[in-house]
Amino acid sequence: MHVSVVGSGYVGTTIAACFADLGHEVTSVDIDEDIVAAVNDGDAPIHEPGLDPLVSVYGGDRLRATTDYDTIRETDVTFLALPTPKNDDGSIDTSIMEAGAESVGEAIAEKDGYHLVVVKSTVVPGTTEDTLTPLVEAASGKTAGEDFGVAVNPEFLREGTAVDDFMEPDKIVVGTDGDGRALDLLAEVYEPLVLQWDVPVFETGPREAEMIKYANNGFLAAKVSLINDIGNICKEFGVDAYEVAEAIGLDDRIGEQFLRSGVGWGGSCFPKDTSAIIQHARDAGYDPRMLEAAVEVNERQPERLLSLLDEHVEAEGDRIAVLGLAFKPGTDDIRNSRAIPVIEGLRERGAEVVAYDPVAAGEMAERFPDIEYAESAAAALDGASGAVVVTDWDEFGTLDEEFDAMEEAVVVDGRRIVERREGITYEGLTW
Ligand SMILES: NC(=O)C1=CN([C@@H]2O[C@H](COP(=O)(O)OP(=O)(O)OC[C@H]3O[C@@H](n4cnc5c(N)ncnc54)[C@H](O)[C@@H]3O)[C@@H](O)[C@H]2O)C=CC1
Ligand SMILES: O=C(O)[C@H]1O[C@H](OP(=O)(O)OP(=O)(O)OC[C@H]2O[C@@H](n3ccc(=O)[nH]c3=O)[C@H](O)[C@@H]2O)[C@H](O)[C@@H](O)[C@@H]1O
Repeated sequence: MHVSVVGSGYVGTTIAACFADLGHEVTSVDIDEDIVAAVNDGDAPIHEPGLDPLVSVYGGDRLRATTDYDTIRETDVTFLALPTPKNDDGSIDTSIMEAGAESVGEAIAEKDGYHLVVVKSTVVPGTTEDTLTPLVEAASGKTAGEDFGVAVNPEFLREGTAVDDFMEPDKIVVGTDGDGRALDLLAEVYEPLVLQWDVPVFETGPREAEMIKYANNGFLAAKVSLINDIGNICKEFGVDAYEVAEAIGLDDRIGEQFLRSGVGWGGSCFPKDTSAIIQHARDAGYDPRMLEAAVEVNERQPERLLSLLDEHVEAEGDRIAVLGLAFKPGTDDIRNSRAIPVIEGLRERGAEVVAYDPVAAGEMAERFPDIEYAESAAAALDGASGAVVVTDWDEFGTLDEEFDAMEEAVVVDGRRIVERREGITYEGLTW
């Protein structure tokens, strides 16, 4: 099957490379010429474990990238994996999706035969039916459900484990208005996965599919905020929130995942998706109190981390090490990383900030060009009067004598990764 993927970012590149690996011919369309050149040269444009090997095998071969939308006419199905950022008021900004839908419409205007357009991006309920489908219709002069089909197929992969998550998903959600051709084409696209892993395919309507994505992310974000809330209580009473989490996680109704309390959730999706669905609900007249509280708890965690540092260190004029800049390990993505409010808070206190991350320092240097970036955790800790741990990179778990080179070995751990030991003044955020 010939598949096209519009947008070659975290999701687009991952799914394009994986589709190629599943045996499909793939055309990837992006407006960024550097990204297109990288993919054709066999280089993944983003840092994602397992992606480089796939792009190096298929890039420029079974996976071809281009800036030319017209190429999608030659394909059977087009996945839209374009960004859906937020507006200043927190609501979803669908303008890039709208532009993409129009371009796809123009491209298939001349096509004979059926084409399937699949909304992979995260969009609030109603977006596909009310906005995107009419735009494809207007630009193509064709009728949805007759000349072309539209499906909503949200993506649940996580950064850092994107390839594995995509290749072995818990579920595949397909939202259509019952168009059999759309369902058949998507079944063919995903057949290798479904057969290999016996993946449940959840068929539903387009709005339901859109909402499932927000419910999934909202639930997970709220789960982390709830364990953070519980963790903050634990800290007040000298209780170890990780022991509490381990025990409650044994209850199948709770489950052991997403119970790691600490400095909170960041990334490109939980923050923008909770915000978008909250705003969408408010616009409809409903005040989503639980999700609002999840966001509020999350916003407070970085300041709680810094308050713990304040208890031990006068940050003003002191060298303070920030360990970890990516929003989670395994990625160079710093979007909404908790490191951002932490660095801001340290600078407000007049600290001399020295930061280290194995892969994300370059990204953070664009945001904070005037702080120091160390080549290693050891170099960041050397001479520092305090250290805060923001990302749970494995390598931080092996740090030991590096702390002895600190001016004062004060460590505030926001991710439960550093080993507590004698000689270190150690504060866990929720333990
Ligand atoms: N990042 C993630 O882990 C996940 C993201 N999602 C959703 O997937 C969507 C895409 O997210 P990301 O891949 O993170 O975005 P991204 O920002 O990493 O990548 C978007 C790509 O689209 C390209 N682009 C922008 N405008 C374009 C246009 N008009 N035509 C063609 N290409 C264009 C950009 O150059 C960029 O390469 C969002 O809706 C997001 O919420 C869903 C699941 C996971
Ligand atoms: O829509 C999306 O983009 C994606 O958002 C999340 O994936 P992602 O943001 O890549 O990463 P997660 O592993 O979910 O972590 C998100 C944040 O929560 C934090 N987190 C996670 C788990 C936990 O127990 N504690 C915790 O603080 C992480 O450190 C990170 O900052 C979802 O897990 C994916 O299913 C979804 O597809």
